[in-house]
Amino acid sequence: MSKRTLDAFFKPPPKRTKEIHTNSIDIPPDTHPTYPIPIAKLPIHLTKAMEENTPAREAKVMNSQPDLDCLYFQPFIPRSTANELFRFLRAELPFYRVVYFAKRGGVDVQINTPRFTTVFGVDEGCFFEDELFHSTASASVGEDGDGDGDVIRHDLETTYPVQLPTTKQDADTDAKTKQDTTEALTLHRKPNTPSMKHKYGHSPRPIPTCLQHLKTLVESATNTTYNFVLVNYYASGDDSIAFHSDDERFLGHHPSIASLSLGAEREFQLKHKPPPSPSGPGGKVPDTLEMMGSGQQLNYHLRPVI
Ligand SMILES: O=C(O)CCC(=O)C(=O)O
Ligand SMILES: [Fe+2]
Repeated sequence: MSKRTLDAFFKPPPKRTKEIHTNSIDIPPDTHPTYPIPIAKLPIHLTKAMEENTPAREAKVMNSQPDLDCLYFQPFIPRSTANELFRFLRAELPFYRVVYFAKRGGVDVQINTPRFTTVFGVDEGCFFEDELFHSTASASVGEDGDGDGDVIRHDLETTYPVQLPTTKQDADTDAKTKQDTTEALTLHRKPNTPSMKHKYGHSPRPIPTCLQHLKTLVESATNTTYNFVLVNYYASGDDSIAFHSDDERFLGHHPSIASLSLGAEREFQLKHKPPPSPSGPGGKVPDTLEMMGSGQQLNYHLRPVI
């Protein structure tokens, strides 16, 4: 199977650094039946740079607001290493966009999540290969978190994630052609299948070595263990995530979430719920790590459009 990743969707395709190629060449990639493509391991020099220099700063404890329980590392990974890691992950991970249906005023409305995503670990959200054609469960990732009727867009022939626009102009063209292409390219969860919101009924996708490595660094810095890795890619200022809490029941009672930002500056806001009054830190800086503890039950967070 020839390899195709998010980078293949960029015009012109970003040049990958020689370092990644030369260092990765002798290290076999991770493969798994649930992966649509082999996933490269981190080049040795990058692994070493991360190990030696992370965390780059001590954590700040952020607990000045009610129910705020947050550690903030800024930076977590030094900028040049973080930038290389960002390019590596963007080039190597099999991203897709989640499309799902939610009831709005009793009517099923299609929601196109405005970001690229990929998940590994304990999650029911991915249907690759044959499973795609018989899917009975849904992704947990949704703007309203209800997990019902989720759809992942794939090319039906190749099962690769579908090409998505990365520029405003492409987005406009895509919007015009969406009506024609959606039917051919999306895979719908059958109506009336029971919601999988509170259980996970599918084989976990193993966490690939490159993310496992990152997870280990985050675990030792935060003195916590994690069982799931979700990577979001915000391809432009139009991509975002709405206010939500990562409080699905299958995550446990007080899930700890670590959020690592790489690449460009994007605001990360927290607010208490309810009443919805803006509060807490508004971290803007890339290469940072935020670890939120028991606050999931009590706080929302988002990345706004810019
Ligand atoms: O971009 C981020 O750091 C937030 C992502 C997020 O909150 C989520 O996917 O649940
Ligand atoms: Fe979240």
